[in-house]
Amino acid sequence: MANSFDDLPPRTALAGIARDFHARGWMGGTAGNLSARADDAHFWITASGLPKGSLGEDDFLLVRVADGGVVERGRAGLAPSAETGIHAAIYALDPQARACLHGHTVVACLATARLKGRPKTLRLPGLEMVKAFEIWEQHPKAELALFENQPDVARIAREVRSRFSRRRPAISALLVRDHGPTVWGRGVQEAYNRFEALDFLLSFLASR
Ligand SMILES: CSCCC(=O)C(=O)COP(=O)(O)O
Ligand SMILES: [Zn+2]
Repeated sequence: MANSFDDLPPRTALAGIARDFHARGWMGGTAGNLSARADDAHFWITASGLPKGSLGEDDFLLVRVADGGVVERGRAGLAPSAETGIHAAIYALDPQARACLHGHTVVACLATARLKGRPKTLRLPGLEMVKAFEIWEQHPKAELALFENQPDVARIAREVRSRFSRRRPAISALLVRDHGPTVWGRGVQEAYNRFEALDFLLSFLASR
């Protein structure tokens, strides 16, 4: 048994995370998509529309960071995740990002349910858990980037590129309202740890 997802080949690690997230209710009903860099110019991403609790290593596609174009399919007939453009935007903007995890969590939807208007950020609670995002202040004012959900994912991806290229996000995560969080890290394990930490912080907000 590996101690860290980083000790596993990327597709093995992502399939393991998908099983874990599915068991926790974060990837129900085919929701969510996971990716990890293969090299600076490419990343592996889950195929679209598959039940994420039972992925095999051939359920991934290799795509380009530059334009999300498919380079290799694990098996015939697979299409890349509908949200590949959001992953590509993150890898293009952050050379340190090596894994990117998106799930649909109830608490993420609840945390923004009472917000008025269309704020661009959500203030996270100043709890110890923000240290998962390398925020070390005693009373941190950590802002999570918020995006409106849209049926056209390419528009969300363009908005992510446009906003993050103007200003790098303080937290290595974003939340699409009424949809779910996407979290990235310098390795698969760090992205996984951060996803759990964000869930903790959003659970706190949702329960207030
Ligand atoms: C019920 S899932 C709707 C699509 C979505 O938001 C998602 O995360 C899964 O899409 P994919 O194409 O990656 O399977
Ligand atoms: Zn989604």
